[in-house]
Amino acid sequence: MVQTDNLKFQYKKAEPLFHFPNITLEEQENLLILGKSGIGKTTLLHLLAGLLKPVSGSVMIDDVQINRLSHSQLDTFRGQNMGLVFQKNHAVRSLTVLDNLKARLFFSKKPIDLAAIASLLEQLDLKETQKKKVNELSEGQLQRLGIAMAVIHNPQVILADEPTSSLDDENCSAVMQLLQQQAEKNQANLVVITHDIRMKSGFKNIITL
Ligand SMILES: Nc1ncnc2c1ncn2[C@@H]1O[C@H](COP(=O)(O)OP(=O)(O)OP(=O)(O)O)[C@@H](O)[C@H]1O
Repeated sequence: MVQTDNLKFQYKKAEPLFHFPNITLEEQENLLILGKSGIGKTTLLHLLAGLLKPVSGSVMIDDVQINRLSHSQLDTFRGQNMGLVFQKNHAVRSLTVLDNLKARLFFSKKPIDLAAIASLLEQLDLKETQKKKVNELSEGQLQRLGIAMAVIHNPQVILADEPTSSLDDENCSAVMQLLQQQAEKNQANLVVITHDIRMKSGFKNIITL
């Protein structure tokens, strides 16, 4: 469950004040957030992830009001309950795909379940790459690894920042399907922000900022 109420944010005193529309997502509901460049999409996603603190208002993830957590509580909460997908993934380039996924589980304080890793790699067509170092992967493989890293610890919320904007139509729909499948499998909420209107067809809930 994701719920925001009267969320306001300002980078600095002299900067504009963002006032975001309220969001309510029940279990397993997904949301697409659209809007032109500079309107505040990434800012909103970072507020949902607890990477930024609102000036006022609240962000609830399940029963936890995350904007009231301390930095260290937030790090733990995010590590265990959230999966973040960025345009460029943050895997450690000198480690193998497998070791990156194991490290992700370790830092989430979740058991290192090799069967679950193998199954996810299979689903994301990354099985052949598991012993490869990240710096040896293709762009498409890197993108799919970003999704694997975001979901391996079974997060309750998956937040994706422009996951498809640099992709052709075929890869755009493949990435969208993968994100939705993983959200469904984990019974998680999926929130995607983008200016890529091709994604509209895959979502019932859409907010335009
Ligand atoms: N750290 C920051 N300090 C001050 N202003 C910022 C900061 N980050 C973003 N902004 C400003 O806040 C506004 C919203 O930025 P944001 O990145 O949320 O927009 P966006 O809708 O995601 O844009 P895009 O689609 O181009 O990525 C922009 O005007 C941007 O310049």
